[in-house]
Amino acid sequence: MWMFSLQRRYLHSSLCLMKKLKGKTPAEQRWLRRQLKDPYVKASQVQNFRCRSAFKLLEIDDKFRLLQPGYTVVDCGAAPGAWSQVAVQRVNSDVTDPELPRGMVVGIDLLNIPPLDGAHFLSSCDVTDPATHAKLLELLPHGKAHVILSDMAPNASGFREMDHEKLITMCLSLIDLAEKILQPQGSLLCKYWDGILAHKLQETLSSVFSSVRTLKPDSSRKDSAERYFLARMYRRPIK
Ligand SMILES: C[S@@+](CC[C@H](N)C(=O)[O-])C[C@H]1O[C@@H](n2cnc3c(N)ncnc32)[C@H](O)[C@@H]1O
Repeated sequence: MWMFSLQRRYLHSSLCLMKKLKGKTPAEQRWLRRQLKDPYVKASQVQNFRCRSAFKLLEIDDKFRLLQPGYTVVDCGAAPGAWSQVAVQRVNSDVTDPELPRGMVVGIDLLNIPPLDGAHFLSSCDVTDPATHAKLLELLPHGKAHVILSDMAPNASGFREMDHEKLITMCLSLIDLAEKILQPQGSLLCKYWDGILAHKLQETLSSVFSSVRTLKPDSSRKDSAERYFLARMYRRPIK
């Protein structure tokens, strides 16, 4: 009997998969199959996160305690908003204790970011643009943040070296942003794609942060060049 029900369930899920794959290009089919098998995609649906990337930040924050109650956090490349969801939870995690200050999360993206309780979003804004920096300075308490997060990524062209260079340039621009808005001793977490210029980014970060480490969370796909730099204890550059 159980064998029959197992066979029926298998047949049902195979039929659903065939329906979803119908009319898709081979590349889209590969992507869809991978999404359907991915435990983090399933977990993000169960836990109501906007995408699987939430688990990368959760993993990093569980280990390094980056997001403290009361902190102000700027989330660069925030759409669709999963990292902001995690940040809102963590900086306000003791809402039951009126003594603890509430935190603030500001997300920025070139795209539209659907609204989220507890977060302020700057949609259709470029993180590298000084006009966005000016908007941030107005929004942040005393114009300062404790943490800058960046999961920004350019649209991948398929040319690995070119995409790598583009993302490194975007990460380097975060150092200008840090100079304007990051508190002394503040932290920066930024995604990059590994490649020949990664050491240059690491060196530049090391010139203004006392500690810089490379991270590859378990939830980051093994076959991806994605890595994160966690830079802590910001000190203003000497000019
Ligand atoms: C991988 S997604 C971020 C996912 C997000 N961390 C989350 O958890 O929902 C990368 C985002 O970076 C954004 N992006 C790329 N370049 C940007 C820029 N110059 N300024 C702002 N956002 C940018 C893209 O529009 C895209 O939404």
